[in-house]
Amino acid sequence: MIDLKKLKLDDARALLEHGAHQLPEPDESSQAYLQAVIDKLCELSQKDPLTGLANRRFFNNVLTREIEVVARSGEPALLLMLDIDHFKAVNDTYGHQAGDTVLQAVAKTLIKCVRPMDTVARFGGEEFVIILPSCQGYYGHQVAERIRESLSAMKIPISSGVTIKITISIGGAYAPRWVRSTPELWVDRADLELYRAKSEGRDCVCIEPQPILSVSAEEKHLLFGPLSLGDPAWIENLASESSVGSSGSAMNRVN
Ligand SMILES: Nc1nc2c(ncn2[C@@H]2O[C@H](COP(=O)(O)OP(=O)(O)OP(=O)(O)O)[C@@H](O)[C@H]2O)c(=O)[nH]1
Repeated sequence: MIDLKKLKLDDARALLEHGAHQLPEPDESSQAYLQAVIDKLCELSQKDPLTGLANRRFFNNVLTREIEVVARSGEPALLLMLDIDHFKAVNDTYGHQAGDTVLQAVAKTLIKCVRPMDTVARFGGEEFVIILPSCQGYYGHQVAERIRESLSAMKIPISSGVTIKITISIGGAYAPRWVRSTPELWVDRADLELYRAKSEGRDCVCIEPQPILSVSAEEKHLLFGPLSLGDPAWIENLASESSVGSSGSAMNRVN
């Protein structure tokens, strides 16, 4: 049996206190205290410290789960990748602190633009991602445009009397329905669209058209079994020649 009172939790406690996390009094119940430390550490491990948004690890978990849901339910889900335009110039002109303030303001606005069921995360640097489950084609473009407009309308105060404005480029791709795929391919397709938005002049939205697939009931049924080498199933890969959509992504049947 571990004597919980002898456990050394100084580093964990310091980490949590630094992040202003409230812990119960250690004397109350050692088990409750330890559980609270574990819960708070879990919470911390899923958040981006600067913006308070979900971090990349949390995003990857949601994305992996969502791609499975879409493959089996056929419900459309959209992944948006967002990148602040010319963000380096913000840092270079106003300083890194001002850049951080901009990232925090963008995060707050993103949360306001989406539904509670959507996941907004910081992907890294000045890049954000949003997963929109149950998102029909027409709605996806609307929501992405709403986000772009909301962000470009912001006046962000960075010091007394100084406000700045930013624009954002957005790329999006739908998870393939009734098809086994990987989170990496989904991210790659959204990233290609983001690249397109940047090269089309920035401050715009580019979303890959949803691939139209006809899949039989028997083929749908195959998606419910575990996939092992040699199993017949619909899979997505980027390298194939029988391309669907504009990004070079393709759906193949393998036997
Ligand atoms: N303030 C601040 N800056 C960051 C952070 N993470 C990354 N950056 C900066 O983000 C900038 C990204 O610059 P680039 O990749 O050149 O992109 P950009 O200037 O936005 O240009 P485009 O994306 O092509 O429109 C770099 O200057 C990084 O230092 C952060 O956490 N805080």
